Amino acid sequence: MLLKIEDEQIGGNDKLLNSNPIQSGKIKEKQRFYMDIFKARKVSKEIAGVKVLQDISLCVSQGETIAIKGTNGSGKSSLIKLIGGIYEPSYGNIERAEMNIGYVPEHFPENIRFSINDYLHLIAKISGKLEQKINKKIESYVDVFAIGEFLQTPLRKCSKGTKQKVGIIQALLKEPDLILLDEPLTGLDQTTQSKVIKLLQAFANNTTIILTTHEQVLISELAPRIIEVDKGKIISDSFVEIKEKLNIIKAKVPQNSILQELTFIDQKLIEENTVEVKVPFTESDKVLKILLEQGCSIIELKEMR
Ligand SMILES: Nc1ncnc2c1ncn2[C@@H]1O[C@H](COP(=O)(O)OP(=O)(O)OP(=O)(O)O)[C@@H](O)[C@H]1O
Repeated sequence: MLLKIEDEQIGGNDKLLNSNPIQSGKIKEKQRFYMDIFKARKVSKEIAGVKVLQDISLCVSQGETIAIKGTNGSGKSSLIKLIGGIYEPSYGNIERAEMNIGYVPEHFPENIRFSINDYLHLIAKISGKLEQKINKKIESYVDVFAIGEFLQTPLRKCSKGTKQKVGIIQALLKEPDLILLDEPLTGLDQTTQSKVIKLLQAFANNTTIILTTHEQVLISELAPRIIEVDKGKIISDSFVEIKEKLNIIKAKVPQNSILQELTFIDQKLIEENTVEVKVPFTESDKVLKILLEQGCSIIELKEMR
């Protein structure tokens, strides 16, 4: 069951809950449709006598993308584990919605004997996914992450980066409502990092994403809400505007009349038979396909914010 946002519930004294613009009414549209999936009030977590989290008050709404940052040992992983239910509070109160959670741990387990292929199929099976659908999904992730040649390799023999890729794939395969990622870019090369960001941007449209990171690129590309922790406490919780990334496509059109068929695209004729099209990054592939189908040839493709 999801927890419903009710103004009375979150109004009042709790400064941190009210600092969330979604709930404080600054983002009215979102408030109308979004529900809380996690609420913590004055939560502390003690492990073996150590307070790893202290006095945590936090509210997460469905559909948010949140980055948790902080120095080493500040409590980022502990907070993500608290949100996901791996940790339960020692003190304070928690409410969690029932959710299908995909979790990418900071360190992938070292001693898994299964091959990548068997492991991913097993995870999918445990999550109750249909065999046929899942085969296609696994194939496409294997392709995106370029791990085809290691499919039959036992996981414990794979490189750190390959294990990290498998860690991400197993979480996404579950088609989760909530994706928790603990430092997901660690150990990945630049190309794979960009692919992970792109994948998460696609998931962010209809999935709640919470990640811990030291990488500014992940924060600026993905997370409008940034929580900072220090010594197990939340020391700031703020929102930034993420400017949508656009792709600018320049294309030669066989004849100008084609442009009348493309009125739904932001386009202008810059020379005879040459059009410039601005599209949101996530729509770019679709628009490129349409242009090519109309017989256009692509001259240039560049990104801008
Ligand atoms: N299971 C545990 N037992 C004892 N102490 C723990 C445990 N888990 C975390 N801690 C302690 O809690 C503090 C926060 O750890 P946590 O892993 O949450 O930090 P982090 O911000 O994720 O660190 P890093 O950036 O280095 O991964 C650290 O001092 C750590 O030693």
